Amino acid sequence: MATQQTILVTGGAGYIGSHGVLALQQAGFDVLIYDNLSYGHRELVQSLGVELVVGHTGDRQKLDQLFATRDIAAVMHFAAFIAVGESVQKPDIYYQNNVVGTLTLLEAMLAADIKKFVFSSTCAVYGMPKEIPMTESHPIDPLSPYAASKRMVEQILADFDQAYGLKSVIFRYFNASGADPQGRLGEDHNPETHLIPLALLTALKKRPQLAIFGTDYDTPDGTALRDYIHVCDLAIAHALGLQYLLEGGESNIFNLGNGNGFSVRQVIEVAKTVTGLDIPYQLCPRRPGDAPILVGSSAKAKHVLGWNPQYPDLHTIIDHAWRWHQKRHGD
Ligand SMILES: NC(=O)c1ccc[n+]([C@@H]2O[C@H](COP(=O)([O-])OP(=O)(O)OC[C@H]3O[C@@H](n4cnc5c(N)ncnc54)[C@H](O)[C@@H]3O)[C@@H](O)[C@H]2O)c1
Ligand SMILES: O=c1ccn([C@@H]2O[C@H](COP(=O)(O)OP(=O)(O)O[C@H]3O[C@H](CO)[C@@H](O)[C@H](O)[C@H]3O)[C@@H](O)[C@H]2O)c(=O)[nH]1
Repeated sequence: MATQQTILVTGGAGYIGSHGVLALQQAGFDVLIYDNLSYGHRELVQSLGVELVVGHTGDRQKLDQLFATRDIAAVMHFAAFIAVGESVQKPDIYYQNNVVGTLTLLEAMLAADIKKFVFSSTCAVYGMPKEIPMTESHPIDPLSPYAASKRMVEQILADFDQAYGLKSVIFRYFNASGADPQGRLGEDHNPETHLIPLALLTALKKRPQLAIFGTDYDTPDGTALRDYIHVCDLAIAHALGLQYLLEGGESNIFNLGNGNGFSVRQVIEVAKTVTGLDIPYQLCPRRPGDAPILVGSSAKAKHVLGWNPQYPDLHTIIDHAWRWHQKRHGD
C-alpha cells in the first residue's frame, strides 16, 4: 500500500470514522481528522494520536484555509447526522448537515483540486426490499429524510464525476456494529439509538429495559431483520476503497454487509448469551422510517476490492461490543 499520503477524515472522532482512521494508520497513511465534535469524542482522537481540526463541513472558509496549507490526497467523509427516527422529526437539520455540508466540502475540494472522495452512504437508500439480498442495482427508494440525504449526495457525486472528474467510492453500509477487538475504540453515540449498544446498556442496567420497535413485520418472528457488519470490517473496506481510487479506479458503489439477516429478537438472544445477563424488553409500535428487512449482497466489494470480512459472526460482533461497553460503562 502507498505510504505517507495525507487523508482528511471527516467525522473521524465518531464511531465508524475512528475505526476507519485506525485502519488507515495501519495501512501506512498519514491522517488528519476534521470533526466539529457535535457527536464525536475528543478522547477517541487523542487515543489514536491523530491531529484534529475542529470544524464544520459547511465552513467553507475553514476548509479553504486547510486545503491551502495541507497536501491532502483524498477525503474520506464519515461526518453526518445518523439517526433514522430523528430525521423523520427534523428533516431540515438532516438536509442541512448531510447535504448542504457535504456540498460545501465538495466545492472546497474542487477549488483545491482534490478529486478523490470516499463516502459513507447507507443501505437505507434502497427502502422497501424488492429482492433479498439487495445488490447495488436494487431500486432506490429512501424511506426517511436521513436515507434521502444520503441518496442526494450519491446523486451529487455522480454529477460531479461527470462534470468535474471527481472520483468517488460510495459505500452503502448495512448495520455497523461491534468494536475494535483490542478495546481501544467502540460505539458511544449520545443519545444512543442503535439496537446492539442499547441491548448491552440494558444488560449493564444502565437502562431499565429495551424497546422492540415493531412486532408485526412480515418476518419469521415479526421483528425487523438487519445485516450486522463489524465496524473493523467496514474500516478495512475503506482503506481498500481509498487505495482503489488512488490507483486510478473509476467511481464506484459498493454494499458492505455480511448477507445474513438477524431479527431484533435474535439480536437480543445473542446479547443475552454473550453477556450472561438478562435483557428485559417491552413490545412497542414500529419506529417511523424503518424498513422491515435490510440484507445485502457484498459480492461486488469482495470481487473488485478484494474485501474479505474478518468477523462475520454475530456472536463475535456482539462480544467485541460487549468488551467495549464493559470497559466504558461498567462499574
Ligand atoms: N452506524 C451505522 O450503522 C451506519 C450505517 C450506515 C451508514 N452510516 C454512516 O456512517 C457515518 C458515520 O456514522 P457513525 O455511526 O460513526 O456516527 P457518529 O455520530 O459516531 O460519527 C459522526 C461524526 O461526524 C461528526 N459530524 C457530524 N456532522 C458534522 C459536520 N457537519 N461537520 C463536521 N463533523 C460532523 C460528529 O461529531 C461525529 O464525530 C455517517 O455518515 C453515517 O450516516 C452509519
Ligand atoms: O431500541 C431499539 C433500537 C432499534 N430497534 C430496531 O432494531 C433495528 C436496528 O435499528 P438500529 O440499530 O437503530 O439501526 P438502523 O435503524 O437499521 O440504522 C442503522 O443502520 C442503517 C443501515 O441499516 C444506517 O443507515 C443508519 O445510519 C444506522 O443508524 C431496527 O429494526 C429498529 O427498529 C429496536 O427494536 N429497539
